[in-house]
Amino acid sequence: MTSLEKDPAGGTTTATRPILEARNVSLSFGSVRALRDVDVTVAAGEITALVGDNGAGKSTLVRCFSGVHKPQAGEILLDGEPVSFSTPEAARAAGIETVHQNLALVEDLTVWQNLFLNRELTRFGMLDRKRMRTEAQKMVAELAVNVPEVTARVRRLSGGQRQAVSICRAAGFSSRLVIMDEPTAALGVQETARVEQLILKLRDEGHAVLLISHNFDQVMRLSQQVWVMRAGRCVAGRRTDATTGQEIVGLITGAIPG
Ligand SMILES: Nc1ncnc2c1ncn2[C@@H]1O[C@H](COP(=O)(O)OP(=O)(O)OP(=O)(O)O)[C@@H](O)[C@H]1O
Repeated sequence: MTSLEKDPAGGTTTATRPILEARNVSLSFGSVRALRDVDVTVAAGEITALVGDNGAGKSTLVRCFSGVHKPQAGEILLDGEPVSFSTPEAARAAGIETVHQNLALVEDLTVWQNLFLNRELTRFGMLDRKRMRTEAQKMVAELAVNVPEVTARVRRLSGGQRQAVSICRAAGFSSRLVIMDEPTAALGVQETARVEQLILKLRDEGHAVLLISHNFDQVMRLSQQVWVMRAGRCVAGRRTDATTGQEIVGLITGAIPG
């Protein structure tokens, strides 16, 4: 898909070629049908928002993208090729990084140690601490991340600074898609603004960003594409500039059928 197309619900869908696609993805947990024939696309250089009420299936879908869950039906395509990730490491190796809601950083390690956690650099079989520190400094500087020192322990950082380190970690290592599940839910106003700047920066650098958010203002401000989920189905896709917060709320609740 290289140009704007109309979706059956009347909205427009992805404007550029998707790097990631879910096609007819279904997944049940026992009798709970968490995902039913979900079609979603994510394009490079865009922020794609995934919205829906509690339990709509958003986290389950992104966990399929990040190698935590395996769809029971349908397929996931990366650059148009079907992929099947059996672990989060496999998804990461393919360039899909996730910034978790619960900030998966190790408190007692430094910023640079967290940035290189599970992908430590070695030299002659030994940890190359000096190079990791230098590289971490570069990563932080490139994203203009507001952290005191890469040698500071994460325990000392504020919520916003921690989230910035998580995003920095996800943006590094040549990731192509960064998935963010409620990245600002736990943050204050100023910290939220800083993290939003970082998200925009990622997009402007050409990363694809998939953003789960319950904050409609944020979705309308940051995203270019919105997918709406309801009770396990993807009920609508809209270009953000062709919709309104009111329409999105209606699609989420079902007041607008989608
Ligand atoms: N590991 C699991 N085992 C059993 N049921 C699950 C599991 N994960 C999710 N579910 C169920 O699947 C459905 C979709 O949940 P999911 O977490 O994907 O929703 P969500 O849209 O991310 O919600 P929220 O906004 O509250 O995070 C829910 O009914 C949930 O209870």
